[in-house]
Amino acid sequence: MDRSNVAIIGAGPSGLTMLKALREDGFTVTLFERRHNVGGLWAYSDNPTYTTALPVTRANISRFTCGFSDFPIPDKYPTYMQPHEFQEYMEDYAKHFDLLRDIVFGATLTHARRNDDDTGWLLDIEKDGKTETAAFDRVAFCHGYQSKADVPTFEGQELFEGTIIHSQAYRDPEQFKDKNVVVVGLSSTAGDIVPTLMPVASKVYISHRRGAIPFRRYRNGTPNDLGITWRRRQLSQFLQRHFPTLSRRIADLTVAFLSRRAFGPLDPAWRLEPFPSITVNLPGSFELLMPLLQDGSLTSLHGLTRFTGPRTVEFADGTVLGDVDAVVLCTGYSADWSVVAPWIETSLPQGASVEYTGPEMQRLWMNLFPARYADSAVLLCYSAFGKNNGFSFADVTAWAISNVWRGVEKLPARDEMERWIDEHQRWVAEKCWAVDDKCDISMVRQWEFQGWLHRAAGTGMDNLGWGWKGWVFWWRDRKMYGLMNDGLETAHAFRYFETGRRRTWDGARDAILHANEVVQNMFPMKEDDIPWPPKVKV
Ligand SMILES: Cc1cc2nc3c(=O)[nH]c(=O)nc-3n(C[C@H](O)[C@H](O)[C@H](O)COP(=O)(O)OP(=O)(O)OC[C@H]3O[C@@H](n4cnc5c(N)ncnc54)[C@H](O)[C@@H]3O)c2cc1C
Repeated sequence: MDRSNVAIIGAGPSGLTMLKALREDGFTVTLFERRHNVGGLWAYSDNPTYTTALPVTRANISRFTCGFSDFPIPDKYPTYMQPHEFQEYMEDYAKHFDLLRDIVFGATLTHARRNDDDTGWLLDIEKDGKTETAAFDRVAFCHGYQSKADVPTFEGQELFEGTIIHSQAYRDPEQFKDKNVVVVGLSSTAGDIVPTLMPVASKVYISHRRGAIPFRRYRNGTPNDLGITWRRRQLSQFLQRHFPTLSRRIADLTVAFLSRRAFGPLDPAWRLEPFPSITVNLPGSFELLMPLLQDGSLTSLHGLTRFTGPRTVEFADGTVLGDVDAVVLCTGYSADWSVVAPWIETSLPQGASVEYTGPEMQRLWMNLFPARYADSAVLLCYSAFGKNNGFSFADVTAWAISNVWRGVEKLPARDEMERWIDEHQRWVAEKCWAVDDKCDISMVRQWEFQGWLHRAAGTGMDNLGWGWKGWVFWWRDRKMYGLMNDGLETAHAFRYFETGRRRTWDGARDAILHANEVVQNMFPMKEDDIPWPPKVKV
C-alpha cells in the first residue's frame, strides 16, 4: 500500500482504536505515548502538566454503553466505572489485540512539520532526554481534546500571595489543609474536587458566573444513559435539523424538570439556575457536591473578578473575601495545539449574525481533517460534542479515517471542505453565541456528522431506524432489529448490522443479547440499593 507508514500520537481510547483499525487495514503503524501506560487521561499521572482523572472521578455514562465495539466491558466492573478500572480495561484491550508491540512509551511529540518536498511529516520525538526526528507518510493526532489547561488571568493577580492552581495540577487535598479555598468554575471537575477539599480545608467556596445543570447518574433506579436508544437519537437529530428552536426548548425543559426532580428544590442562593442550554453545555456531575450546598457547608459565590491584596478576592456582585489562602481553577481544558501550531490553520467565523467573541477556531472538516492535508493528517483532538457514546465513538471514527486513507471513502474536494468549514464556523458561532457566550466550540451538526461517520465507517447504522434498509433488516432479524433500535445502545451494534462486512465481529450478536439481558435483570434498582453516590439527600 502506498503511503502506509503512519504515526499515531497518544494511547488514550482514540489512539488505541486508531492503531487497531489502521493495522487491521494493512498500514504500518507506530504509536507514540508520553506516559508509560495506555489509557490516556484515565491512567493516573502525578505529572501536574498532564490531564488526569482523579481517583474520585466516576464515568458519567454507564459501562453498558461506553466500551469498545468488539471488547465488551466485563461484568465484574461496576455500572459507573472508576479511572483505574477504565485503565485496566484499556490495558486488557491493548494486550488482547497485541497493540503494545507498536507503542513507544515515554515518547513525547514536541513538534510536527511537513518535510521539504511537502509529501509527508517529520516528527520530533523526545524520549529519555533525547530528541530524534522520524519521518511518516501520515499522522493521526490523538493526543486528547482536554490536554491543555484553560487558565484565565485576573486583574491584580500579582498581589495575591496565596496559591493559585488549575485543576490539571490538583492531586492531593492535603496541601489545602486548614486553608480557605475558592474553587472557580461550576463544572464536573469542580464536582469532583470540592468534595475532596471539604474534609481538610477550613472553608470552601465555589465561585461561578453562570448556572449549571446538576446531573444525577440514576433516574428511577436506572442509569440515565440507558434511556438513549438509537431510534431516539435519530429522532432527536431529525428535530434538531428541522425544528432547532423547538427541539432546544424540549431538551431544555426536559432537563430542567429531571434535574429538579433528582435533587429537589434548588435554592436560588446556589445560583444553579438559570440553567444553560443543554444543547451547548453538558450537565455537571454534582452528586457529591449537591449535599454540600444543601447542608450549607459549601457557599456559592458570583464570578471571581479580581484580586485586591495578598489574601483578598473580589467577586462580581461586590462581595470581598479577605482571608483566602488558595484558588483552584476548574476552568476547563482544550486541545493542545502547540505541536501542530506552525501549520494548522485557524480563523474567526465570518458573516455570523451574532457577535462572536470567542477564540479562533481550528479549520477542520468534520472537526477531523485539515482540508489541505486531509489525505495525510487527522486531528481527533477537537472532539464532536454530542457524539456517540464513550469509546465506541473513537472506534467508529477510526474506521472512517482508515477508509478515507485506504481510498474506500472519498472526501469532498478541498475548496468544498473549506466552504463547509466556513459555514460550520458560522453555525457554531450562531448556535453558541445566541444562547450562551461560553460553550463547547467543538460541536458538530449531529445529523450531518453521524450520517457521514457511519457511512464512511461502513457500520450500516445509518440505514437503521426508518430507512428502507432498516425495514429489510426488520424482516430478516426482527429480534435484533428491536434490540438495536429500541434496546440498549451498545457499542457492539456498530459491529453487527452489515453481516459479512469488513468490521463485523462474530461475537457482536451474543454481546448485544447479553448486555440487554444483564440490564433487564439489574434495573430498575431500589433507591436504597443504588451504589453511587453513597447517599443523596433529597
Ligand atoms: C476529569 C474528566 C472526566 C471525564 N469523564 C468522562 C466520562 O465519564 N465519560 C466519557 O466518555 N468521557 C469522559 N471524559 C472525556 C475524556 O476526554 C474521554 O473519555 C477520553 O479520555 C478521550 O480520549 P482521547 O484518547 O481522545 O484522549 P486522552 O484520554 O486525553 O488521551 C490522550 C493521550 O495522548 C497523550 N499525549 C498527549 N500529548 C502528547 C504528546 N505531545 N506526545 C505523546 N503523547 C501525548 C497523553 O499522555 C494521553 O495518554 C472525561 C474527561 C475528563 C478530563
